[in-house]
Amino acid sequence: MEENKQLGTAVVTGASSGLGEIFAERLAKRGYNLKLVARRKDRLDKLAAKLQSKYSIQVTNLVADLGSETDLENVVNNLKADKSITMLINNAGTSTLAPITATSVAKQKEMVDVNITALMLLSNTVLPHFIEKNEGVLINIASVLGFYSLPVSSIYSGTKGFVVQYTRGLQEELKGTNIRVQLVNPATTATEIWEVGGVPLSALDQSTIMTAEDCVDATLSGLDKGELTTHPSVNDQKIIDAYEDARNQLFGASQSGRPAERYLQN
Ligand SMILES: NC(=O)C1=CN([C@@H]2O[C@H](COP(=O)(O)OP(=O)(O)OC[C@H]3O[C@@H](n4cnc5c(N)ncnc54)[C@H](OP(=O)(O)O)[C@@H]3O)[C@@H](O)[C@H]2O)C=CC1
Ligand SMILES: CC(=O)[C@H](N)C(=O)O
Repeated sequence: MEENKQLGTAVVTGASSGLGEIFAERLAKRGYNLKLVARRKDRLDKLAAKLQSKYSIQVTNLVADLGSETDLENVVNNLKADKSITMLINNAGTSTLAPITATSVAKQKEMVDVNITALMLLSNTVLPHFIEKNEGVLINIASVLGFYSLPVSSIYSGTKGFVVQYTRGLQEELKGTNIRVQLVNPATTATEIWEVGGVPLSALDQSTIMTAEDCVDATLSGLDKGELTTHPSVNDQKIIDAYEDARNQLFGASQSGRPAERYLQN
C-alpha cells in the first residue's frame, strides 16, 4: 500500500476492452491505484474486482459516455477534485471506417467528441495539477492513421491527426519539466474497435495484426525508455528518425518568406 501511495492513481479511459483493459492490468501490476472510465459498467466492474483482489490496489470506476457533454463534465469534475492522480492514459476512442458519404453525421461527430474533445478536456483537467507538482505522466493514444489517411478514414484520421499534433504541442510546452507526455501510434491491433468500425479483423491481412498485450507492453517499454513518440510496431528506428527529420526539415524550409521558385516561372 505504501508503494500505491507513492505511485498514485492512474486514470485509464476506455478500460472496458482492448488496449485500455490491458493498460489497466499492467498498471495495477506496477502498483498504481486506478480510475477506469468507459460506458460498459458490467465490464468495468468485473475488471475492477479482478484487479483489486489480484494486486491489492484501489480501483474506482467512472461509468461515462465521453461523447456526452454532461458525462464528460462529470468526469472532468471528478478528476479535478482528485489530487492523487499521477497518470492519465487518454485511450478511449471510436472509429467508423467508411467514406464520408456513407458515415452518418452522428457517427462523424461521435469520433470528434470522443477522440478529440474528451481527450483535450481530460488533458486540460490533469495538466494544471501536474504542472503545480512538476510531476505526472500523460499518454495519448493516437494511431498510424494520425499521419496517414485511407479512403475510409477521413474523419478517424482527422481526429487522430489532432491527437498527434496536440500531443506534440504539449511536449513542446512542457519541455524541461518533470512531466512526461507520450504520443503513441499503434497500427492494427486485435481489439473490438474493428468490429465497431465496420471492418472485421478477419478481413485484414492477418500478418499485420498485433495483439493488444504486445501493443501495451511495447508502449510501456517506450515510456520506460523515455520516448516522446512510440510506434509499437515499427521495427526500424531509422525510418522513425528519417520521418522526424523530414518533418522538421519541411517546416524549416517553409520559413523562407517568399514563394518557391517553381511558382515564379510563367
Ligand atoms: N485496435 C487498433 O487497431 C488501433 C487502436 N487505436 C486506438 O486505441 C485506442 C483503444 O482502442 P482499442 O482498444 O483498439 O478498441 P476497443 O474498442 O477495444 O476499446 C475502445 C475503448 O474506448 C471506449 N469508448 C469508446 N467510445 C466511448 C465513449 N463514447 N465513452 C466512453 N468510452 C468510450 C470503449 O468503452 P465502452 O464501449 O464501454 O464505452 C472501450 O473501452 C483508441 O483510441 C483507438 O483509436 C489506434 C490504432 C490502432
Ligand atoms: C483503423 C482503425 O480503426 C484502427 N483503430 C486504427 O487506428 O488503425
